[in-house]
Amino acid sequence: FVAQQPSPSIRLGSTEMYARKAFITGNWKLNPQTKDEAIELATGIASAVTDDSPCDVALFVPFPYIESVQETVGDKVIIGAEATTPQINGAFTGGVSPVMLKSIGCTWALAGHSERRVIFKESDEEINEQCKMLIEHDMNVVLCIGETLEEFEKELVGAVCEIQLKKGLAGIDKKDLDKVTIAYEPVWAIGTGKVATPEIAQSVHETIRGILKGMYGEKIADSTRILYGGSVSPESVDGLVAKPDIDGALVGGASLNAEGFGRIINHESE
Ligand SMILES: O=C[C@H](O)COP(=O)(O)O
Repeated sequence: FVAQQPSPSIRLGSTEMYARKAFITGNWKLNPQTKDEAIELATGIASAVTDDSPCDVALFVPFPYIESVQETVGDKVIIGAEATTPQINGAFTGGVSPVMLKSIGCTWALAGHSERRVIFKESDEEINEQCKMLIEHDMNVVLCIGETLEEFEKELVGAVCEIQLKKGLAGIDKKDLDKVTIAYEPVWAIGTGKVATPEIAQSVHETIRGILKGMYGEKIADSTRILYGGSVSPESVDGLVAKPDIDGALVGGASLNAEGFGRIINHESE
C-alpha cells in the first residue's frame, strides 16, 4: 500500500469516463502545539487507514513536524506542507522552498488557502508562482479557491472560482495537471460550522470542472480531483462525497481529532 503518488484516475474500458479515487486530506493549520502531540495525533490517524479505506489520505502539517510525522505514518498517509515560498534561495527570511521540502522527502503542498490569501496577503500572482515552482520541482499541489460570504450572496461564486483558477494555474501545462488537485473552500464555511450543502457544493464543483474543461479539455477535467473544504465533519462527509463531482475533502478542525478524522477517511462509499 503506497500512498505517496496516488493515481488520480483509472480509465474505464474504452469509454471517455474516468473514475477518480477519493482523496481525504487534513490541514492542521497552526496545530497542535508540540511535536509529541503531533506524533500522537498522526499515530491515531494512521491507524485508521487500512487497505479497506476508500481513499488516498494526506495531512498538511506545520513545517517543524513534517519529518517526524512522515516517519510516524510511513507510506499510509501523504504528508505535505501547508505553504511554500516560490523563491529557491536568497534573502527571503522565513521562506521554505520546494527544494528544501523535497530534500526531506516531502512532495506535496497546499497553495492559495484562504488564510494565506487573507492573513498573509498572498495574491493570485504569488500563488501562481508557488504552483509553478512546485510543479517545476516535480511536486504535487492542492490549489485552494473559494468565495467570501459577500461574493456568495452576490452570486459571484462562478466568477470568483474562474478568476482564482485561471490566475492560479496560469502558465501550467496540460501535461502537468496530474500534479494538481483543486480544493473548493467557500470562505464562509471555513471554521464556522456552516458546511455548504452537498447540493451547493456539487453545483460549484460542476462549475469548476467546466472551467477546467475549457482550460485543459475534457479528459483533464474528468481526471482532476476536486475536494470540498469548509466545516467538513464525520456527520457531513458522506453526503458531500456521494456527489459526482466531489472527490474528497480538505478538512481543518475535524482533522485534529484522530477518531473523527478516521471516520471521515472511512466514509460511506458505493
Ligand atoms: O483547510 C481546511 C479548511 O480551511 C477547512 O477548515 P475547517 O474544516 O476547520 O472549516
